[in-house]
Amino acid sequence: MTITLALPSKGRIKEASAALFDKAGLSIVSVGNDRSYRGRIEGLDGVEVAYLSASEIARELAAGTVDFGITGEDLVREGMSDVETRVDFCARLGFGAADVVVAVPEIWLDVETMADLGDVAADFRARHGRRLAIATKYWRLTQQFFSQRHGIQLYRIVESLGATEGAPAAGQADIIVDITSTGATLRANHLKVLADGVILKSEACLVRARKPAHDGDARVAEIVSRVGAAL
Ligand SMILES: Nc1ncnc2c1ncn2[C@@H]1O[C@H](COP(=O)(O)OP(=O)(O)OP(=O)(O)O)[C@@H](O)[C@H]1O
Ligand SMILES: O=P(O)(O)OC[C@H]1O[C@H](OP(=O)(O)OP(=O)(O)O)[C@H](O)[C@@H]1O
Repeated sequence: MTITLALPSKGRIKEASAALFDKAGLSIVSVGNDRSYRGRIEGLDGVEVAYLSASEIARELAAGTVDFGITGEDLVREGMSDVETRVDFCARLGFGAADVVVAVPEIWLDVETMADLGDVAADFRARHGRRLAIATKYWRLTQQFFSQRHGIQLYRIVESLGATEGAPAAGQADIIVDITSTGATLRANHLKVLADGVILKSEACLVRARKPAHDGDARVAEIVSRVGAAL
């Protein structure tokens, strides 16, 4: 059985992932020509490298079509249920850090916590004739945090695929759940993060899709230990 390892082909975490693999002594040789999206690892037979985007890697880990991937924890947790039983977060890699947060308009002066937001959500229909609308692309993380963690049930998710921070000003939603790193985009859009509104502190991780065949496989152990030693 070939072990497939998916690395980011583009985007924010591509360069740091490649540098980490170099440091771990896992040098990748491209198969075919230089622009190939497939590779292998020198000195480690039976391991194939596939280059995919960060969100594709999360999807393939969920489907179990790759054995390992480097991608953001946020994308992995958003992409599957029962995450702990289906994947193993082997290592946190120290780059690609970003928080998934609940942010509300700065002018909501009396809303500082999730409990305050729960009160707003409960009164929303009576006041505005509709449910509180949350713009996000993280619908699973949002539902887990609002419904399961905070017992807030009265809201509606508005799927947002880009420029989520602009949704409240544009009238498409009341609040947002999105990723932030420096906070500049939130500030520019006059949004504030609730005091207990950090849903997830994400970073890039080495993630393994749990498979029975991995038990006792030396290649699997080697990849985990070499990456761990390079951190
Ligand atoms: N400022 C940021 N904004 C968005 N994502 C960030 C930021 N900082 C770190 N990340 C992380 O980077 C990862 C996504 O990387 P990136 O946006 O480069 O992917 P991508 O190549 O565009 O993937 P795809 O096209 O599949 O969405 C996520 O896990 C996210 O948490
Ligand atoms: O806290 P900050 O440092 O401002 O970063 C957060 C912003 O950066 C990302 O957007 P980006 O414009 O990079 O595009 P993307 O959504 O396509 O990744 C992300 O979606 C946030 O909007």
